[in-house]
Amino acid sequence: MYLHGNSRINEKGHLEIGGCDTADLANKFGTPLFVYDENLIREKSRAYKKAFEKSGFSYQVAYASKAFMSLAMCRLAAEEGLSLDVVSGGELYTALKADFPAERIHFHGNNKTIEEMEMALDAGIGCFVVDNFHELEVLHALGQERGMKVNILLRLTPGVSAHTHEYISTGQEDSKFGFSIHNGQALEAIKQALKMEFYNVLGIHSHIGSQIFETVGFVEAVRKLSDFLLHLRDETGYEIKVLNLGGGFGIRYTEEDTPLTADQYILPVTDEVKKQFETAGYALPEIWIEPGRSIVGDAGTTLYKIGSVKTIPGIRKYVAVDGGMTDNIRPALYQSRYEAMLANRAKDEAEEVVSIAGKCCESGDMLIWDIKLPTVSPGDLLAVSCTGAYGYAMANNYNRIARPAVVFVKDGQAEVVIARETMDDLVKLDRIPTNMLASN
Ligand SMILES: Cc1ncc(COP(=O)(O)O)c(C=O)c1O
Ligand SMILES: N[C@@H](CCCC[NH3+])C(=O)O
Repeated sequence: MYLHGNSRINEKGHLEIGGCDTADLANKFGTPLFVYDENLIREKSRAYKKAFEKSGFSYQVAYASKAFMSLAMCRLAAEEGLSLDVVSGGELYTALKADFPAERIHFHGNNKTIEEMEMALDAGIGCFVVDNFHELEVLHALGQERGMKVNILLRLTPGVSAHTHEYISTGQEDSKFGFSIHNGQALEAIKQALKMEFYNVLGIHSHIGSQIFETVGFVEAVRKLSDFLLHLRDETGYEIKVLNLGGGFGIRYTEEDTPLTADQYILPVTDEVKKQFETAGYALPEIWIEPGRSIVGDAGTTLYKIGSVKTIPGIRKYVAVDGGMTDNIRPALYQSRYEAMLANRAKDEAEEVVSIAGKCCESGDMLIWDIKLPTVSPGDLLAVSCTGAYGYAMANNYNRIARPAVVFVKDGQAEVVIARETMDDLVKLDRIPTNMLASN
């Protein structure tokens, strides 16, 4: 397993993260356990900001909170001077509860409800990313009711394919998100928005997909967006102030993944913006990005306890852990691949190929197929790396399995940032109908 950030193997042969021995963490906090290397999250955040400083552009780096959202994460993002991309009332609520500066919150989503929009307007968020004609009407009416001008970006689909899994590719023409440039709806939407009194149209947004390893897709998007913007200027005289290029920067889950550095992702894209805009005599916009996975992904590791081990002679050895698709649905959903190690015997030689199964009543609940590990015993501790993005965030209670705890580790200190769900939590929302109560 690749050791990310502040991880190492210590003298006891245990995996250590942020100065904390993972065997101690498992004993103290139980398993499954999400362990986040706090300093690595901070480093990743700073790397994007440094890249923009080099580019000379004004910018905002908005952490896409869908990747991992919690009060502590919002506090960290605020401390690092990040903005925040939220996509639901729940994410917005969490951000506000954490006292995240409302003016640095951007609200996304292809079907924001009226209640969600009202909540965001009342909180005074920085901007809405308007996704469709319905929202364009409804949000404007809400702004009008309040007599306030609402800051908006319009989300456009530039018609660029991001070369990633189709479920996480969003910039192509056939997408549930945004206004298509190709079919003319983008132009129509912006013209409409510019005429609407209670809108302040800051600019445009495009997000081409997720877990992307090249800059070609982003550069191609910039070209298409620039062409579009020149056409828009010809027709309306309007120039954008903000160009939001979304997120999607890839991370290393396995050795097959070859992510770029923040500089390598950002600078070719800002160069292209400069080239396109300067050639056209267009004032340089502020550039915003929305990284999620690449801020928190490789900072997260999941610790599991190994339980049953089943050998099917001549076929396969299943090693089952005390979590699975309830805390990491990505292998089942996207056939995502992960690396792992025995955290309590990290120096032992890997000698057999096994497959890591979850504990759900579902054959597809497999975390890793065919991984070489030392011969495992029940009670061993398995660490799966790079689970920081879309792991806890997509966790669920299938089979009424309680969601794990989350700890942040740093300089040898560990602190719970999300408590482990309890059995009582699992029935907390249940109600017994009165007729059944009576029959008791
Ligand atoms: C609009 C938008 N912005 C940002 C992100 C974050 O993407 P990532 O986690 O790949 O950086 C996503 C998710 O793909 C998204 O849909
Ligand atoms: N949840 C997805 C990515 C979707 C990102 C949000 N648009 C993943 O785990 O890779």
